[in-house]
Amino acid sequence: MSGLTSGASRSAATPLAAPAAISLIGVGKSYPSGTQALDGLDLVVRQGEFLALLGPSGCGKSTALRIMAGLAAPSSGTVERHIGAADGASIGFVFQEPTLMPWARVAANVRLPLDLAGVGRAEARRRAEEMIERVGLAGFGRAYPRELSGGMRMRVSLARALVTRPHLLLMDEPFAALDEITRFRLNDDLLALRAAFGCTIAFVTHSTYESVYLADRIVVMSGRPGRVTDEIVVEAPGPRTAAFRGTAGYAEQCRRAFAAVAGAAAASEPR
Ligand SMILES: Nc1ncnc2c1ncn2[C@@H]1O[C@H](COP(=O)(O)OP(=O)(O)OP(=O)(O)O)[C@@H](O)[C@H]1O
Repeated sequence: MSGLTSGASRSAATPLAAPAAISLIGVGKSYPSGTQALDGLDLVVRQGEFLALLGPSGCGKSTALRIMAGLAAPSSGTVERHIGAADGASIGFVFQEPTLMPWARVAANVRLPLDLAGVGRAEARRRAEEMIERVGLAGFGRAYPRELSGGMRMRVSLARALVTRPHLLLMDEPFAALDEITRFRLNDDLLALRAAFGCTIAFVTHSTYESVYLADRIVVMSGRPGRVTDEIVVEAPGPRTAAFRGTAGYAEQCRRAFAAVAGAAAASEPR
């Protein structure tokens, strides 16, 4: 891949005690349908960390992410942002579906946030082209989304989210629909991009394996209405590479993460 080095190390200064980038304090969310998705959620994403959110289906992980992004308002509680306003420039969002404009070429898709922010045409083109290269898609700027594989479309989505150089990147099961080899590659490339740009990441996944591979810290949420039930600080002595996946430490942490999610799911099953 051009522009990427695989197997980025865990930052030596993984900031477990770093100041908050964003705090949800006692956040509740009820939808007009009457569904209470969140209740009293206390969650801090620290500056510079890679936080994974794990929890049973429907526990409100996406809702929490959307509230962080400012895409949904909490029904109760407080959101404190220490990274600037939720104006789309300081926060990038990657959804499970790449959500690209099918009629526009890759370059135009990646450029979109810059166009919306009123960045000049030449500057926007230059920055988009650079980001396309950084995500490993050099030479594909003139392609249409339909001409790309699922993994490549997700790379476009990642480039679009990163093109504004956001302080906080929010990712909602971005690799869930991809085959395992592509997913592993994107995991490594995401770590390399994170090392290059130093952004804070909050990442929703259903995969305990993925969460342990990527995250500095895993927060486990209970079933609906969601709140935090567990936290795992991931220990990775060296670089996160295929070798890390083969270690006893990795297996043990996956087991712990799985047990925490299974416990959260069991506790929330209808009785
Ligand atoms: N716009 C909406 N209107 C009504 N209910 C919603 C809306 N969005 C989410 N919900 C409900 O809120 C609850 C939490 O949904 P959410 O998508 O946040 O959970 P999740 O943990 O991300 O789920 P999954 O892991 O299955 O993606 C679910 O019961 C869902 O049906």
